[in-house]
Amino acid sequence: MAVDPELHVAVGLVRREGCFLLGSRDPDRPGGGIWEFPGGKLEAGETAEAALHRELAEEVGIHVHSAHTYPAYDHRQRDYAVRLYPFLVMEFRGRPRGLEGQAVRWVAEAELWAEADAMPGANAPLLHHLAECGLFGPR
Ligand SMILES: Nc1nc2c([nH]c(=O)n2[C@@H]2O[C@H](COP(=O)(O)OP(=O)(O)OP(=O)(O)O)[C@@H](O)[C@H]2O)c(=O)[nH]1
Ligand SMILES: [Mg+2]
Repeated sequence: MAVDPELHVAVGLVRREGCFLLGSRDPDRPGGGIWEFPGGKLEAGETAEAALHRELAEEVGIHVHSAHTYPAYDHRQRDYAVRLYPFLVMEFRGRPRGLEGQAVRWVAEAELWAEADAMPGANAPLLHHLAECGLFGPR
């Protein structure tokens, strides 16, 4: 049975020269210290795309010019369910930097699969989902 997750999250795959942007989670927050794609929770009444624009400006200081929308991906594990709204961002303004004190780094597409093991549990299946959608090649 499909469960509608209460957690709806816009996730930005910001790509530049074949690399993707990662940010580290605030060490004081749940799941702190791990690497993730910039993004965050949709606010009430907000579209996923609006949340993407807002979160990427707030977290890494970039202004998204255009983003390609990929189908949402639902992930559940035990008592945790999240709906991820992935976007490929290739046109943006600004130099990405951690505006919330977090580290940021670029990783090559080929390294993303290995990196996923150190990301939130939803991210490895999310990457497979995006590969099936053609965002990048299979593992
Ligand atoms: N940003 C981000 N969140 C992810 C990813 N994968 C994933 O499962 N999530 C989950 O999405 C949820 C919300 O993300 P978030 O903590 O960035 O939300 P937010 O920016 O709105 O934070 P806030 O609580 O300070 O407002 C977390 O439970 C996080 O584990 C990812 O790659 N990037
Ligand atoms: Mg966030």
